[in-house]
Parts: sequence; C-alpha cells; structure tokens
Amino acid sequence: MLVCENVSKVFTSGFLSKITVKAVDDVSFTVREGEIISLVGQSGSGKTTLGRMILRLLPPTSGRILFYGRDIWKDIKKREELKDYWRQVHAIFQNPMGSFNPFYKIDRVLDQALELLEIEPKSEEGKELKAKALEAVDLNPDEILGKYPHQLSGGQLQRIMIARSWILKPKLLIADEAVSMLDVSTRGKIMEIFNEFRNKLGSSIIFISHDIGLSYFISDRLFIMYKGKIVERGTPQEVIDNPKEDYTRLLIESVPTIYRRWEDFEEV
Ligand SMILES: Nc1ncnc2c1ncn2[C@@H]1O[C@H](COP(=O)(O)OP(=O)(O)OP(=O)(O)O)[C@@H](O)[C@H]1O
Repeated sequence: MLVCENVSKVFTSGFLSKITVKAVDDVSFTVREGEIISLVGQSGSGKTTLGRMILRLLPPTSGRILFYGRDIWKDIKKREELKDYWRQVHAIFQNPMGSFNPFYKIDRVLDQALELLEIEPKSEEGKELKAKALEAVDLNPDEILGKYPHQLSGGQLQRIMIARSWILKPKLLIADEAVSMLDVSTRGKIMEIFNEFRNKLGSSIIFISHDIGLSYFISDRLFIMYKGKIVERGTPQEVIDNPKEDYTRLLIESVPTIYRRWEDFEEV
C-alpha cells in the first residue's frame, strides 16, 4: 500500500548563520494492506515529520513516497486528486486543539468529513452518521454538538478527531500520539476502533508513539526511530526480545510495566 523509499527531510533555519536539522534521515519502509505498524522514538526523533510527509503536508527533501504505486508528491497534484488522497489517508495528530478553529463549533470538523464523502451534513444520513461516530468514541452527541473547542477538554477534542476518522474510514490512518492524552478505558475503546478499521475495512495504521508498551500491544511490526533514522525493525516480539541498539534497550527498560499494560487492556 505504502512505500517510503530513502525519505529524508532537512529543515534549514537561521538568518546570519544557517542551521540545518536532519529531521528524517534516509528512511525506507513499507506498509501492507491491513497492517498496523508503529513508529516509536523519543521526542525529536522525526516521527511527526515523517507522518506529515506521508500525509502530503510537507515535501521530502529527497526520496519518494508511493501510495498504491503512485508517487504522492509527483503524481498527485490536482485538487480532486488531493481530495481523493485525503479521503483515503487520514491523520489524527497529538495536539487536538490545533485541528480546531476556535471560532467555529466543533460540528465543523465532522461536517467537513461528511462533505469529503459528498454527504450533506444537514441530511438525515449526515446527522445519523455524526451521532453514530460520536457514540463510537464514547461521546454523547447531545452534549458535544453545538459546542466550541474551548468548552471541551483535550481528551474530548481528541475523541472528536477520532470520530472524524470513523466517518471517513480511511485506507491508511496515521495516528500520531492519538491516544496518549486519553484515560486507559477510553484508550482501550479507541484501540478497539483501530482494530475494527483493520479487521472490517482492511485499513492500515501507522501508529506513532513514544510508548513502546502500547506499540508492542497494538502493532504487527515495530520501527524504532532515533535521530531521524529507523534504527531497529521487526515484529514487536523480535524487537523486544532481541534489541540490537542500546537506545532500544533504554526504551524497553523505561517501560517496566510493559507486560502489565496487557492486563490494563484486558480489564476494559
Ligand atoms: N518546521 C520545522 N522547522 C524546523 N525544524 C523542525 C520543524 N519541524 C520539526 N523540526 C525538527 O525536526 C526534528 C524532528 O521533529 P519531529 O516533530 O518530527 O519529532 P518527533 O519524533 O515527532 O517528536 P515529538 O514526539 O516531540 O513530536 C526536531 O529536531 C524538530 O525540532
């Protein structure tokens, strides 16, 4: 489904002396249909930059990103093609506040998803889909619809963004720290929704997280990122059992409760 080939991103800043940051450094990997992969690494390791390039928000400095064989930066240019791409590839970012315009009611992000699917938000079908999407993420539509972003908590806003994905049912979902601000029971519910995306729709998920425990739990393959590079890859079991890099060992040691997290989810 998705191929990243030698993808790099260099940021340049500074006025008198130029400072360059290699945020993503020669990264290659594939994502198959129905596969959940995790990109795990500490803050600043390049995970979000990679996610934004895949979402076609940020052009790579070098390398190619192919979605079903099409180079997303060369072959997808027209407005209609872009719309179609974003119908299929959807992201939930770590800071939900950034996804909402403070001057509009939160209904707008759900209405926009319906419009992408060419469903009239005010139609019976539109209203029903909105309500079902909110219920799927454990929100009461009557309490949520009609409110402004500042009237809701960060966790509620994040769940609305997940409800938006539920409406779009993307082929590829990029979940960037999408559940880190949710309590464990809501997190379990959202994980179930992600699993449903995969099992019922054959969607693939790129799960971006600094939490190796959660990634271990959810993913088919795990990629460890460090300073812009993928330094380790394999099934979660392979990576956890035989870490090759000191950095991976540190990540694993920093989560002493990794196996207890399974129990957390079983309780949900
Ligand atoms: N627009 C930008 N301009 C300049 N540098 C940037 C920009 N975006 C990211 N960077 C730098 O690129 C590096 C990778 O950042 P990125 O946000 O991708 O990391 P991350 O692994 O997602 O971190 P976090 O978990 O904190 O979100 C960092 O050094 C960051 O400061």
